[in-house]
Amino acid sequence: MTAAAVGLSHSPLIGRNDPDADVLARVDRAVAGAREFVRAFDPDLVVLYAPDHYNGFFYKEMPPFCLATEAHAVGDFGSQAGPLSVDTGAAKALAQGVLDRGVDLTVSARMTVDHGFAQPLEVLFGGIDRVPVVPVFVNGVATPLCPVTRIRALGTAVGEAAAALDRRVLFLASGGLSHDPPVPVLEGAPPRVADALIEGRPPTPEQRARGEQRVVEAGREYAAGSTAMVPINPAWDNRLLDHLERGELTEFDSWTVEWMAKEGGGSAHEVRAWIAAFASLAATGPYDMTSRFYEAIPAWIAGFAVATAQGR
Ligand SMILES: O=C(O)CCc1cccc(O)c1O
Ligand SMILES: [Fe+2]
Repeated sequence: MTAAAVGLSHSPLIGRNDPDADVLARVDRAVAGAREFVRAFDPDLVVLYAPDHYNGFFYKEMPPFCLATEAHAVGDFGSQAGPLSVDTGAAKALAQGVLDRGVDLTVSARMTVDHGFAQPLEVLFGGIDRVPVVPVFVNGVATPLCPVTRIRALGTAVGEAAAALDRRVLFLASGGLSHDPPVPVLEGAPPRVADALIEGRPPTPEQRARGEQRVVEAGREYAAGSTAMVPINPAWDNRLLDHLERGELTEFDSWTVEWMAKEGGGSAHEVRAWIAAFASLAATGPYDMTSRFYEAIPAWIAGFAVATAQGR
């Protein structure tokens, strides 16, 4: 089996709250490099690990992770809406393979996803329907969260199951590193907000626009130096990337939910997608990180990273 991995931070504020031109040029170069890496690797299957931001998963039942055999994007923040090109056969095979390996996977036969899934597919492949994909939701915001060891176990089981498929598999992770965007929190929420987080009724266009505007304004304030949110933490982010680069994935087993939130903010748990993807690649054999880019970009509310890795 041939395998590779790409990690790519997402932000719905890309193109809306842009940083200085020199930062933007550096990001563009890194993303173009990742696109070229993917084109050269030429995957025939993408396993996409991404979080959700209360568009698909709600507290009525909130799994720690969930694999989809069909998926539809809501089109939040101008991301592409509609069905993802899910490889249902591969998804079912991976689901069975993961369950057989003792990881209690939730399966969705019709997953609703948001910009977390849509953006990396649009950026790297030009759309959400261009490449056979198996979407794997990894809870990155809705506490209580499972220990990181279970995310590593998930990634390992998916990687082992993928190795049995005889395909060219790209493990793709979507997530900010440290960042603290204004995502609602159930604990202490007023009844109307709590109800929305639990039930997940689709917002009206006006409600969605208001919520998106709140995130855009938070990005402007963050870039202007607001301290209302946990700051981006480049040292922590680079430590994560160091461990991924060196294949030191067991290091993450001691990373607690509380410590991660303190170091990297309420959405730092999105790094779980990265840990899962690299655990999958590691399960197929030794790998080399072939490129690594990092920049703290407050305007996007993102410790923004792009990394590529190739199985030896
Ligand atoms: O949809 C939301 O409420 C949060 C949006 C959002 C903002 C900044 C960075 C992110 O990674 C992100 O997902
Ligand atoms: Fe996010």
